Amino acid sequence: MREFWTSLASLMGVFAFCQSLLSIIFPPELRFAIIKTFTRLSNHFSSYCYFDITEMDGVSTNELYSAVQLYLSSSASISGSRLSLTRAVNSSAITFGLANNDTLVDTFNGVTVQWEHIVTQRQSQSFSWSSMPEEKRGFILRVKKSQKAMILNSYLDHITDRSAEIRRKNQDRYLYTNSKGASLDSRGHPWEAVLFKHPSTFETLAMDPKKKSDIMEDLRDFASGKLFYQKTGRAWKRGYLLYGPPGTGKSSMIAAMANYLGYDIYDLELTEVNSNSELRKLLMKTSAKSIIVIEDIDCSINLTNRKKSGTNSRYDSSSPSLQSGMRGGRNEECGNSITLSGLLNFTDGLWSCCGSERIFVFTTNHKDKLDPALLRSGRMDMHICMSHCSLPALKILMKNYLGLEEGEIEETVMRQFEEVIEKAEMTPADLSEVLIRNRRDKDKAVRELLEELKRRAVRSRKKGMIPGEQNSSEMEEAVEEEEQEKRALEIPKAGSEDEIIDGCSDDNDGDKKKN
Ligand SMILES: Nc1ncnc2c1ncn2[C@@H]1O[C@H](COP(=O)(O)OP(=O)(O)OP(=O)(O)O)[C@@H](O)[C@H]1O
Ligand SMILES: [Mg+2]
Repeated sequence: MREFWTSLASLMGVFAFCQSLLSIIFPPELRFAIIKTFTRLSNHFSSYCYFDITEMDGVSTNELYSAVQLYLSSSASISGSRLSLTRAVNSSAITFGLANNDTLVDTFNGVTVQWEHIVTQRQSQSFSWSSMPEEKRGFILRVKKSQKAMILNSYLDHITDRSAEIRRKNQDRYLYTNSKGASLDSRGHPWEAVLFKHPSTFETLAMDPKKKSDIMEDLRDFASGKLFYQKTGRAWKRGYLLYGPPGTGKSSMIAAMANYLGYDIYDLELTEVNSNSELRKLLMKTSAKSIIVIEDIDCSINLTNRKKSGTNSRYDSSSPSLQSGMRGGRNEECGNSITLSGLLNFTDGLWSCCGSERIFVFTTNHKDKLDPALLRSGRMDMHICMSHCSLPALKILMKNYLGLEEGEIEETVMRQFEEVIEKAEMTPADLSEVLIRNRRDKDKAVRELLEELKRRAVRSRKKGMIPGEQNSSEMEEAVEEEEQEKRALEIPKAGSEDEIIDGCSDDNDGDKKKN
């Protein structure tokens, strides 16, 4: 080892001597020409070519440098032995990158390339108009000459796209609201933003696994469908209608969608918007890669009626809003001139192409009350029924709240759950309450859950509302009664008149209307 260091030191000494000799013998211009020729010659015989991507391009920053840095921080195909870890300001994600003066290898379309990160000290400048970083940083990309064209055509594009995606995912997402109508803030924005940190994900969402994976697949196809939408001449947008009784996870689903795609959410409060033109302004100020949500679309517009009745909008059955009969008409009684056609113009008409990659989600407890125009194919691409808790959904809840896997629950108990779960017609929200209450004692939680389900199943049977046994009006009455009970707890003295909730039973639930 000692010999190695001695010979290395002597080699460096020789190199330094040659350099100083060169600088003594030749003037600087000639010296520069000799080095250049030498480099050219060696490049000519080398089978590689090199690309420099420096951090600064003159005095401005080179965006490609940060794109490469971000890309290298996440590429699964990358192999390297030494990586540096970083966390950007305002980001919740930790990324890894190439340590200074280190190399790593990446593979793209079967081609292997090498990246080297070079950091050198910048020579101090006596005077500069702009402050430059003290270190000079850059990436050197080494590629086989034969693959140069491919790298220039597709690899760098791939890096730019991937880094944009990573940047979006790493950044915190925002929930925007138009609580002040369409009035603009000091920066000219009509939306107020808050950080969006909802923990709901598709993993935590309790619903039929097949339906869940269909939705996830649909979202993935949408997000990666730029070329498809271009090719087919369609605006790059997608509409989802989520319907079902309260507490079945419609809002949780929206949060899961946003978390899954890394999109922002615009929660559009239609009652705060006075006209179609205001609506247009608001929607034009939404960004791409976002989910525009209108909750409880069936009771979103008739503000005056709602105010008069003094009831909670969600449950106010007197609100005709976007229901049949209001289509395209001016809601003059309450001075609100938003029309369904105004809204549809945005989701479906010419305005729908303003801003790409946007998802519209409408939610309702009463799909049957919606104007058929809203349900027409092409408007809401997918109709998703969020229904009462099924056995697979119950298993997910038990896993989430108690950490219980399927095999850990006794078979006899599981069979009892299976027997009562459909008959009980409980929502995931109802069941979550029982689980939260007893989360410290798993056995007790399972026992109580079963008891509660049995109790509800018996109650349903007594009311003669087990699906298929009685007619729908009896069923509706019973559900209405149940809802009134629930709301009496939620909104004291609201005196709300409840609407019938169909529990999705009238709909065929594959009810996907994919286009
Ligand atoms: N499918 C579900 N999976 C997991 N948790 C759920 C689900 N449905 C409801 N919950 C739980 O119940 C709570 C209420 O659910 P959520 O607000 O999503 O229901 P909703 O369908 O939007 O109700 P509403 O019609 O009243 O708006 C959530 O915070 C969540 O904890
Ligand atoms: Mg909701």
